[in-house]
Amino acid sequence: SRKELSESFLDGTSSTYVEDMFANWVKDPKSVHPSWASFFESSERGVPAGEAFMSPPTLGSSVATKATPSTYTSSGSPKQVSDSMRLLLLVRAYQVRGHALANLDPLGLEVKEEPAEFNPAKYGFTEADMDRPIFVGEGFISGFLTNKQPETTLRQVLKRLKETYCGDIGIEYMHIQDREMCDWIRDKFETSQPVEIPDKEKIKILERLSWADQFEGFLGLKYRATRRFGLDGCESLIPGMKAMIDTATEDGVESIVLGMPHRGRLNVLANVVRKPLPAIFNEFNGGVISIEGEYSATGDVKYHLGTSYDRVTSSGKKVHLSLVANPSHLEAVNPLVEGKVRAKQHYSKDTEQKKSMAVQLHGDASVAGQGVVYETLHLSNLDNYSTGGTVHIVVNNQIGFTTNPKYSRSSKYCTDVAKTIDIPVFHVNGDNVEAVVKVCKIAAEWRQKFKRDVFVDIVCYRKHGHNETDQPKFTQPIMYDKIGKQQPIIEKYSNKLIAEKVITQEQYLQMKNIIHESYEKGYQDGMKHVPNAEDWLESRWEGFKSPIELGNPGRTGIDQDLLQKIGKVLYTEPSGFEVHSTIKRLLKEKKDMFDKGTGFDWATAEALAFGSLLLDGNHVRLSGQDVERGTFSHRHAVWHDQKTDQTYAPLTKLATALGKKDAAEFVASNSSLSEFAVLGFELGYSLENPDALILWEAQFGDFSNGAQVIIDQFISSGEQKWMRQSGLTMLLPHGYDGAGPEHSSCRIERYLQLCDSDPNKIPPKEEAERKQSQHCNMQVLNCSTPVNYFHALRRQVHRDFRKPLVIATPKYLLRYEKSFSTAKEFSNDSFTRLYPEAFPDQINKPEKINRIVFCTGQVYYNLIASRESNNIKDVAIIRVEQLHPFPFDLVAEQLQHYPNAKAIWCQEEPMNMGYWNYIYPYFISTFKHINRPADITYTGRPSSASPAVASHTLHKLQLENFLSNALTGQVGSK
Ligand SMILES: Cc1ncc(C[n+]2csc(CCOP(=O)(O)OP(=O)(O)O)c2C)c(N)n1
Ligand SMILES: [Mg+2]
Repeated sequence: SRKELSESFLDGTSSTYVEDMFANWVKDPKSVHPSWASFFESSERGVPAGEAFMSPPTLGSSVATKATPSTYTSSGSPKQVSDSMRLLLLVRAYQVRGHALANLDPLGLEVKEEPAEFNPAKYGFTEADMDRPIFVGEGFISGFLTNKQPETTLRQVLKRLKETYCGDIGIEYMHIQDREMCDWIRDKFETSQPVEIPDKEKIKILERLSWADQFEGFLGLKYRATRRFGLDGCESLIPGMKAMIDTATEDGVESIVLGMPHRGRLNVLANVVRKPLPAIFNEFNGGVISIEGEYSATGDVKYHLGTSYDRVTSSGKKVHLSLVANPSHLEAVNPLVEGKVRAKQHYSKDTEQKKSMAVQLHGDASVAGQGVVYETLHLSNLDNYSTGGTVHIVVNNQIGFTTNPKYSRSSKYCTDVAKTIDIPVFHVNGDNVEAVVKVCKIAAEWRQKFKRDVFVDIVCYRKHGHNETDQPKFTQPIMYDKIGKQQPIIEKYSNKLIAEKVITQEQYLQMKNIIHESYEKGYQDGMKHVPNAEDWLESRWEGFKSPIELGNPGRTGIDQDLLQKIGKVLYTEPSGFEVHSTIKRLLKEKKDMFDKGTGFDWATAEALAFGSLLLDGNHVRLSGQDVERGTFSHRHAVWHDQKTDQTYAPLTKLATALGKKDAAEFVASNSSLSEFAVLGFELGYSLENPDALILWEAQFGDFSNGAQVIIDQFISSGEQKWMRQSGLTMLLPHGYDGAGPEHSSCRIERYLQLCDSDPNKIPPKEEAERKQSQHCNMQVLNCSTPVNYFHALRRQVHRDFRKPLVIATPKYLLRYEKSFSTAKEFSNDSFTRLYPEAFPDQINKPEKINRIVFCTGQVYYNLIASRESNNIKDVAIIRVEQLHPFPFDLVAEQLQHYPNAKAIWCQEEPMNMGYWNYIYPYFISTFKHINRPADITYTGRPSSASPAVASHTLHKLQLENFLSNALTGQVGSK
């Protein structure tokens, strides 16, 4: 019956065109394609179906769509039509779920049950139907099932379905919402004959497989006790990847950025990226690039290092391959890879995203377990984050360290996360290297055609333990019994080609020997190889200084004329564009600001920094949650027409308005609600080209802890490990305003704890600033004025080296007029690391100052207000704007300027948080340096587990307490 047919059809499938049609048909037969509706109507009315029936609206095959109604339409009997229909349902079942029965596991450990919907009986077929002719017409299935004959048998159909969908490749694609995409994939697999691979191609596969296989064997022999996280058991990855790269390159890809974990990394480096063998073997011999001294670069283990090389493909095309360095943290590199590719596309104006491509490798346990995979996948189709599709390859060895899949995921496939973004997954038996190559090629074609991600899941095994020195039988005795008996992939494939007479035994042995000799030569040369210690910067970074060559600080001030010109663009409403009434008011205020030359707020200062950099030709990219408007409604970098919702970003109009054709592009982009992936993405973006200001803003500073891995493993330590510089800037809204435990603190103490300077090493005064900032791992600031924020941003780019920058940014100061700056200050030379007392005329002479209160950030304004209202004259208030690197020279100057004063540190954060624990040893060593008794007193909120109190009243009480302590309270030791 119609209902049964429909139900059986829907069983185990997801919503696509045909299911919808069936579902609709159950409700209303007329709502579906007229030909189907009329068939059912007619047959229900007893009218011979052939008179009304046209071939069904195809499942979308490009061939079938164009096909004219079959000759059968006018002559088919209801029985024949019913045969076709039922057959269609059976075909559909295999298209949707054939992968469930596919022979994916080389170990064959999994016991498979045939899905119920594969049973022909479910569609009313019996054994008697197996060999009788069944009509399939000229439609889309006929080419595939019958080699274009109109008739077939059920037995033949089942054979072809099993060959196509249940062989060594299992395809998941019917979940994809787009018909064209589904049909494209189907056309790739539903061929009328199994596709034959030319002999030449087979030999190439064998050769690539041999390189991969012998690499592991060679290392195993030479470095028996060394961990290499070998690819043994998944050697087919190498021919697969190479075929994928060849295909992509043929289709226009010129540059590939690779992200991958430990497994098989050395093999990929040697055989895919073609890192010279002597360099690889040298690393095994203990050669690491490292520099110890004032500046240290201490390197990383060999299976984490990145590299990049130009490679010529087998057809002679050139492709640049870069492998991004990564920490042990699995999958954490994913967003960096995407950011780097996006940056490549941006700088090379690859708007079609055809020339640069990302490739990500994963392990089965990590791809399922690590949330950053999901976060990164969700960037894949967003306007300012898409890279036009990433090819993902999973080395699915069915184990994660000692844990079986059953305990490491709740889904059937480790790749199931892919289905959340509507992309295909090709599962393939890793022992069938030809099948691996086939799906890898299709994956590359798919990426180039649809600009969407794709997954290849190579189901394989891990020959040894987690590393080569590990004993796997402690935990997987049965699996490893089986693995012990497994015939190596290379043996299987070489035997196959020898049996097929594609190659002779002698030729194969010859091939093996040549490969062995190459490895042996690489090994010998590796003994003499000297690693390149100057390998700091990639090509775009030429001219930038490594930390051991001192650079020059650039000028960050801008001329008043330029400031006014940028201002005009910032406050001018475009004609025919209806801005919101509040923004209208803000623009008027902004114009007044520029006319009067005073009252420059934070948003304007930031826009001036961005605008002036753009005009200098420096790309500016600001990304994060709601950054376009700004969480605090202060930035308004993008306006929305109130009638049409069209957008207008004033900074994108600078170039035209000022007639500067070479101005760079401004991007402010609201991101997805992720910190880990988005910060990683921006970091990757920043690695590509130094001539840009790349910023990530946290919605509130506290949320940055969701990106902790990026901060710990990359931003704070990346340069020391991998000798790659980044000028990434992190904006972290921070400040206590009584809003409760969340949103008060960006946990600045965490960043300060990651800073690498030695408090006891005070550099000579004349080179303090330069040397410190070049040698340190990152800078941490809390600026108290908009203009200093402006200089800090421009300084990031106006330098001949790059350093990550973390800024605790304001919230209430955004609208606090007393913090605002004057136009003239924007022409000052540079960033101010420390502000001395701002009102020396209103307090005693320096000798009569009894205490100097050091502070940073917004609490300064509380201190000033309190000093004023209490008419205190014997206290000087100093702002440390740059916390790291610590301005020893300027702090010393201040201490010496007030010879009779006691030092106080005042902060609004609890004692165990904020700056205190960081700042204390730096102050102590500064005191010692100037031969003064070391003494500094803490004032601030009491130690606390939670960053801030919930009660506004208590918040104010705490504030009053510590302000009075700072200005008049007892002074003593820590
Ligand atoms: C985030 C993270 N957690 C834990 C580890 C420790 N670890 C290293 S490899 C590994 C197993 C990974 O399994 P899988 O992803 O399947 O890769 P395989 O080693 O099997 O190739 C684990 C847990 C890690 N490196 N990173
Ligand atoms: Mg694994």
